[in-house]
Amino acid sequence: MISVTEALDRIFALLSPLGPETVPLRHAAGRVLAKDAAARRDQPPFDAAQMDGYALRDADARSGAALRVIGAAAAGHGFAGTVGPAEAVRIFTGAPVPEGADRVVMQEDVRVADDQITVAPDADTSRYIRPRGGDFSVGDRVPAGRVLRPADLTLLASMNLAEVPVVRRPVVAILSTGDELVMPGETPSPDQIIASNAFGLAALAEAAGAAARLLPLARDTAESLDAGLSLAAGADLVVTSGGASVGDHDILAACGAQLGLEQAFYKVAMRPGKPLMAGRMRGIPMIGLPGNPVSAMVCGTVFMQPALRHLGGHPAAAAPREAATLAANLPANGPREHYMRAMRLPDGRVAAAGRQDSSLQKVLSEADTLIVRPPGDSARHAGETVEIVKI
Ligand SMILES: Nc1nc2c(c(=O)[nH]1)N[C@H]1C(S)=C(S)[C@@H](COP(=O)(O)OP(=O)(O)OC[C@H]3O[C@@H](n4cnc5c(N)ncnc54)[C@H](O)[C@@H]3O)O[C@H]1N2
Ligand code: MOO
Repeated sequence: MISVTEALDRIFALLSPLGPETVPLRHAAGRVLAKDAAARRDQPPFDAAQMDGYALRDADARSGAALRVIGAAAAGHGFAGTVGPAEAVRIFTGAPVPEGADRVVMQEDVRVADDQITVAPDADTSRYIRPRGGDFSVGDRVPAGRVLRPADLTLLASMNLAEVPVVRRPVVAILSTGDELVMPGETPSPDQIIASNAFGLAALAEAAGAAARLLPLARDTAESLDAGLSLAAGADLVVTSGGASVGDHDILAACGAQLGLEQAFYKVAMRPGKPLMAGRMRGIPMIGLPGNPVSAMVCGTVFMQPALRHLGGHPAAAAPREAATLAANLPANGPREHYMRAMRLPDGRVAAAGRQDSSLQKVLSEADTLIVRPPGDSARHAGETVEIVKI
């Protein structure tokens, strides 16, 4: 069996980041910029007042003489004339500084009498002018590959870019398999259960920036699986759940090649998630998840989300790990990398759940952390540091 790292590398090797699409800025948050975006204007586009006050000649500010106010400039309404000696223009923050003026004196530092002002002798000496292009100039770039954060959207808008090229959002087709499955809201027969995996997987996919398509449930026959897989055409990734193990009804494992699967690997040294497979199904990258709900969700976190992020233009990177302190002892680990369901305590320490069976959806729902135990890890004691993945 291959390691988790090896499996993830082989999955990344099946994928290339998708091509660009143009989206309105309003829908660009969290997307990856596909090409450099270049400013179409200078910001500010003119020398702009930084304070409410008076625009005048610096030399006049120091003389203490009375200056005549010859007009006003507000944001969006410049003053068309020129400020000459012994003159001033009433100005407001954001307004273009008029020709001739090279300083703005704050109104707090000015005495006003009719249309005359006098600058106080102890006036603040700053010029309070934001120079044209002081923020950015025409041609300044936001580089391709940038994950667009709120502040980037502000910048791109200010650059006068109404739309931006971003890496296309991956589409993942999710196919749940199993004769025992019915959809939530239906009435199961006594030997049936509710198909739950696809709902968690779709949410994981969306959290990784993808669009999820839930395909109709497939039954444990090659024909049904074949029909289900044909509905995945056009997706960027196919994710199946169930039928991955060695039982007589585990059709995907038994008939994968017959259904069009070129397998990249089958089985990973991890727990839960051992019967994971990946490859290309009819040319589309595919990840075959085990049916046990916790296995499906853990593999969704460890493999599907990084795969979707990479398709969406992010670097090929594993789910981020952090260090945390154990709140209680843990027994030695076996030969597979173990992703233990755990809770973070208010003080930041982590405690593994008492029951780790891969079918327990309530335990997973109550967990907010996976403690990652390396293969063969020795017993760990409270107070020791372990690696975690937040979920
Ligand atoms: N002899 C062996 N048996 C099993 C092995 C093994 O190595 N040798 N591996 C076990 C492990 S580990 C896992 S994980 C499971 C995974 O098997 P499959 O991927 O074939 O999954 P299924 O048999 O289809 O289902 C397992 C379990 O999960 C339930 N299930 C399936 N799909 C859904 C769904 N969409 N929503 C909710 N629950 C689902 C299903 O009813 C089963 O209870 O195999 C072990 N066996
Ligand atoms: O790996 Mo299975 O996923 O242990 O239950």
